[in-house]
Amino acid sequence: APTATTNETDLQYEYIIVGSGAGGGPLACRLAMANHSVLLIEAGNDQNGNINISVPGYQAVVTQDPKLRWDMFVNHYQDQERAMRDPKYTYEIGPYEYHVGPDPPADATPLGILYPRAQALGGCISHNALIWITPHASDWNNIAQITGDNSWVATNMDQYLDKVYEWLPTEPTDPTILLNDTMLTQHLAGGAAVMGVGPDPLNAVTGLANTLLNDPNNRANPARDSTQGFYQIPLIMNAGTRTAVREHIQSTVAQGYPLTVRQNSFVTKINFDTSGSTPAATGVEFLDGEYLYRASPLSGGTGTPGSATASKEVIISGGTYNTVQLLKLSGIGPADELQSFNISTVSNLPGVGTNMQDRYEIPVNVQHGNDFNILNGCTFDGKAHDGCLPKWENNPYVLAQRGAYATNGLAATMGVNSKFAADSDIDLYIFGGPVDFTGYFPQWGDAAVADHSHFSWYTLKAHTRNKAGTVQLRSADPLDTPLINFNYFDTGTTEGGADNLDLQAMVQAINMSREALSQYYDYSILLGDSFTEQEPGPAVQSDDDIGQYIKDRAWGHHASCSCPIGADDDPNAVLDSQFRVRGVQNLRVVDASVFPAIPGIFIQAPILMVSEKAADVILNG
Ligand SMILES: Cc1cc2nc3c(=O)[nH]c(=O)nc-3n(C[C@H](O)[C@H](O)[C@H](O)COP(=O)(O)OP(=O)(O)OC[C@H]3O[C@@H](n4cnc5c(N)ncnc54)[C@H](O)[C@@H]3O)c2cc1C
Repeated sequence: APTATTNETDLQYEYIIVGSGAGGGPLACRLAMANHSVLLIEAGNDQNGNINISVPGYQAVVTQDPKLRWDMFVNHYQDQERAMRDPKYTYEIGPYEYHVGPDPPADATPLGILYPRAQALGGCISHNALIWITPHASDWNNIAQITGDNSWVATNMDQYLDKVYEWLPTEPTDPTILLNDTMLTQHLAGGAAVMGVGPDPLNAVTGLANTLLNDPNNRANPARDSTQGFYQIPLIMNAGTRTAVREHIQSTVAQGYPLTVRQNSFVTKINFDTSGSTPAATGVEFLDGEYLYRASPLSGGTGTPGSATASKEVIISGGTYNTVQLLKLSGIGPADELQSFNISTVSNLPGVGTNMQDRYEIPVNVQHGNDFNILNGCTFDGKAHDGCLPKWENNPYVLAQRGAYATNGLAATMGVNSKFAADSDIDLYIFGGPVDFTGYFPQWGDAAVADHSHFSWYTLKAHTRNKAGTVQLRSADPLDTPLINFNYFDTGTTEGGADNLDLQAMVQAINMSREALSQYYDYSILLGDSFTEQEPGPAVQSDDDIGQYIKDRAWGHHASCSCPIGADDDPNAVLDSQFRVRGVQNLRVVDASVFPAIPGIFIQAPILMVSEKAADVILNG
């Protein structure tokens, strides 16, 4: 493998970065490219040659792959009776064996809702759904306003997007792959019609092809953030192969920069020199070994202890859950919580593990009598009988020829500024795709593609107002998972009717999804057959009933904001505007947890931009 590893035990570097995902990976590369010696420590490994990662069409099945998956379970509601109204609610019936939904066996242990995470080179970027949507200007201007640090204004942040594009390829699904399936075309034309850009039925195929040229990230449009429409979806891929942080790290190592990647190594503690007036981070303790964290279905080992020192800085990029856990285990967090686990406090920061946000997501799913022919032969499992894999493998350079696996299956979206948005920014994306997607539960990926006759309009609500999520220690054992509570809707932020505004935007999205399904029939010239709605189902019609369906079943997958940047006088601010952990020296956090408010519509783009900004701040002050 091109990724350098080392098994030395006397490890001294200028910078140590924990976690090689969206936050840590690009930062490690930039520091090394500036000729600083960098140790990048990653719990997972390189997974070189694992096609589950590289085939975009495997974006669901890759989250089930035991070689990189971490099964984290979260609570949407602390009232368990209420939480169990969600048919995705999961129980443990044996080690890494699960029962999903009502009527669990008597001795089953309630777990909550699955929240997929990856341990791998590239972190969750190596198993995510590839969707590339850049943030809104307001996301950055908000940070500048809160902190008074004008380097965060959107016009300045744009340079970091350029930096990301130096190494990140993005491209939309080739429209011809979609348009070969006329039933799919018929659905997408229905969605475009809701947004006022429905093609003439007689020219539905070519008309839709033109619509799909709309780039939702178009930087040439000054009103881009608030321009509603029907859009193509750019993906982090190169000619139909997932290409992102993992490849960037590999190529930085291969070019000979002083970047050392220590894979299969789990950091358990940050070390501090407490002899001065302010504690200073000096390095980390780790356990070497594959699959040590108990979220991994392959866990069981205890690992070999080791440590490394950083002459300049330690940077934590473990992600929204793990960064919080590691900070707390190292004495940084709310003093009372630390005390209850006999952890001595290094910096009493009550905000660590609070303020957590996510989006809300919800589908409308229908089933046809006929199959979508784009999926003919696709088994989505990479086995010998997978009829769609050879087409992807045998046409490596021509996107249009690679077929259904050269897309994540969610190729187009309505972009909507809902009636309940706080400002003019787009706050709803409503995607259409030939899948049966109802959210995350064990083996959700198999269920999503178990047949080829389902279609979903699936909504993602951006700029959600709920900030009531928490990450708390379960125990002082670093290999245990933390306790994660999102406190959804009325159990979370309710100030100014916040919960209801988010809910009503979601109700609007379900109504628009249904409108798209009814517009489908205006394009019957394309000969798609009729369908039956399965979720929410014909019985769920009133806004109240739709609202209850949303409260019971919504989910999220952009957890963030659990170690927020904030103003100097904000007692809950964990970081200053330069990513520095308050109350200590030589320690920063750079990942999804740093945002004071959840940014944009999708989160990997803002995290990668933050990673590039952090490199600039560290290198140039
Ligand atoms: C199923 C799914 C689909 C998604 N799809 C999209 C999408 O289409 N578009 C989008 O924009 N976003 C998507 N996301 C979200 C996005 O991928 C994540 O938000 C993003 O990767 C988070 O970046 P991060 O750097 O905070 O953490 P991560 O990417 O999770 O990286 C953290 C890394 O740190 C490592 N680590 C953690 N703790 C330790 C430790 N103690 N020691 C050593 N290593 C450690 C982990 O192994 C991991 O590799 C998706 C997420 C999921 C779960």
